[in-house]
Amino acid sequence: MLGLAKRVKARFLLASTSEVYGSPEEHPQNEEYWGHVNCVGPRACYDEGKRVAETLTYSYARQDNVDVRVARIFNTFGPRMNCNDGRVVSNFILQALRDEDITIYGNGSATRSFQYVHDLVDGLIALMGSDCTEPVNLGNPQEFSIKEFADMVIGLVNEQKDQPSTSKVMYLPAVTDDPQRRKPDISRAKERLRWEPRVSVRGGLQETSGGLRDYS
Ligand SMILES: O=c1ccn([C@@H]2O[C@H](COP(=O)(O)OP(=O)(O)O[C@H]3OC[C@@H](O)[C@H](O)[C@H]3O)[C@@H](O)[C@H]2O)c(=O)[nH]1
Repeated sequence: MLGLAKRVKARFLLASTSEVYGSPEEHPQNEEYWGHVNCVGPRACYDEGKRVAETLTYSYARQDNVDVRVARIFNTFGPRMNCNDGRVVSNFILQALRDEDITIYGNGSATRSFQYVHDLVDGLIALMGSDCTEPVNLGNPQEFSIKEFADMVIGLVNEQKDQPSTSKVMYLPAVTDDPQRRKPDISRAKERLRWEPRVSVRGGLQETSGGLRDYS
């Protein structure tokens, strides 16, 4: 793709990820942070794959003047997301809708920041229209522990169901190398793109769980 962008002189967008920060030792994470990744761990293929994608992108930018934009995308959700993607948002909503146990990996103290898909799309459009060639975090800085998030999802689903959900929280073994904290510093996006998230996590979850009802 980078070779193609070079040939046709296209602006190139890399959809990178917060995973490039690995299990961060700095909090929140800004774009200057180099990350903390176990290169031989079970998550390494994804983390290192995305990191080398960034490396190649900036190599083409330096050597061949390819016009690049790099978005580091934090956990994103929204209507019509794949209900089987295994991520926490779809898992918890479906489990609550189906009265199944809510599966928390570890003790529920790990944190994540969730962004609604419309905000992400606005951010990507703003990035592509900007002169910002450095990596930019796109995420919602509102941070939840996974236990807090489980409680919020159960509460929201209960508002939508005829009968309250009977789901209980079940604690399963922690996932190896699961990052314990993750929250974007979005100063650069605010300053350079004039962008920040507008949809609350709660509002976005209401839209998403409405859509996932068809799969319950
Ligand atoms: O059923 C579940 C699913 C997940 N989790 C936990 O919830 C947290 C979030 O896990 P997710 O699988 O949703 O995803 P992550 O936040 O780790 O990464 C995600 O967001 C950033 C993107 O760049 C990645 O591509 C995406 O996988 C983790 O601590 C995970 O262990 C549960 O406790 N239970």
